[in-house]
Amino acid sequence: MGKDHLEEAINIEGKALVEDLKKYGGEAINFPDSFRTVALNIIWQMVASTRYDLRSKEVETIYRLTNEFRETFSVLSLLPVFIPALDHLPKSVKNYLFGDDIFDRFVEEMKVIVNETVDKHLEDYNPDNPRDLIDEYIKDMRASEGDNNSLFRKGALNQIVNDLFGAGSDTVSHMLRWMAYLLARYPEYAKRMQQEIDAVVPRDRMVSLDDKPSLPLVEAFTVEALRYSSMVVYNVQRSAHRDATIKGYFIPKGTLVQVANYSIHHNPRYWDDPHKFYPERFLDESATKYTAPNIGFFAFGSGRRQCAGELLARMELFLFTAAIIQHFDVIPPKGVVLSQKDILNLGGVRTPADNKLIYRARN
Ligand code: HEM
Repeated sequence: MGKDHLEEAINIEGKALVEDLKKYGGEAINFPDSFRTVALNIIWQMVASTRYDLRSKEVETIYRLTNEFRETFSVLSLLPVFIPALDHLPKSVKNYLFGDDIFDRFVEEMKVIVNETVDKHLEDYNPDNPRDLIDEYIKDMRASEGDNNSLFRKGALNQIVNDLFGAGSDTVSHMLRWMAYLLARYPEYAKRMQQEIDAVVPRDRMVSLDDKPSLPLVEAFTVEALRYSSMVVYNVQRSAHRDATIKGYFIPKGTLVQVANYSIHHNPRYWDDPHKFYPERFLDESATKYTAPNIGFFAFGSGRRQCAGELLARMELFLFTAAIIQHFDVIPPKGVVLSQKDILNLGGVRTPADNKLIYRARN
């Protein structure tokens, strides 16, 4: 899928999201499942040409599994990664302490879903009409048949599909929760962004990526949301491939190292008043131009293994957030005051607790 096709797909989901939120008629609701399904639809269309209706029951198994996994997974669950000896504890103890059984069940049930999707593609595969990433991979698998050194294998394909699903849908949907929460918590920014959008985009047209230069505050708001939320609290672990000394600390070869994204994003060395939600930090002095951070921003990691979906994620966050702002006032129910206390750390994912919010359609 090229950039234009992706934008088109995101806008179709954006419109569906707006329609879905309108159906609640201004009732106070928890973060809706459509936040998850729009994100899932984008990745699943690229990978498997599949799109779900935003109220489809078919996705419930996936959501139940991810919920169970997130609710059980805690910082404790990471201990065996850093202290491998803990892996030798009896299974029952590991289940109790680290939630290993829930994790295993999650992996097994996801394997079934992914396997079914890949098998169906293998059955329907037509070399003259590759539909998606799975078909493109099957093409390479077929081309390298008989080559024992080929890396194109069904097991690897299943793993790629599984990884893209995990990396590409849960992340964006948690950021959509953040966007709704921040819009409700900081209505003054919501109002200013509505004015910004209304000045350049008629209400009957969705915001497009071409509008970005005219919507600096919307872009600054989404990037500040990534920094402030530090939704991915710690980065993926790395293993030192040689002995190294960093700032006087000796790190022997093979040591597992994990960067704490949250700490970088809240370090006063890089950010003024780091605990303040302040989108203006990404605007120039005249407040008319977005300025990208050049140091201390780690939301998508760094280096060779930096997030492979960063461009897609930025497109989704900008367009989905703009769609919500353009069509709704997101407000807490009467008497509810949102605060820092509403934030949870669900196994390394910082996310707002299930807050009831009102999505009031704008006239
Ligand atoms: C707001 C959304 C997202 C955030 C905050 C995010 C963040 C991250 C982070 C922190 C990493 C680890 C990078 C590192 O190790 O240095 C990562 C890896 C990755 N992300 Fe994302 N991500 C997002 C969305 C996506 C999307 C939509 C995709 C879909 C294609 C995606 C695909 C991946 C993949 C494949 C990796 C592993 C890269 C590798 O190990 O080479 N991500 N992401």
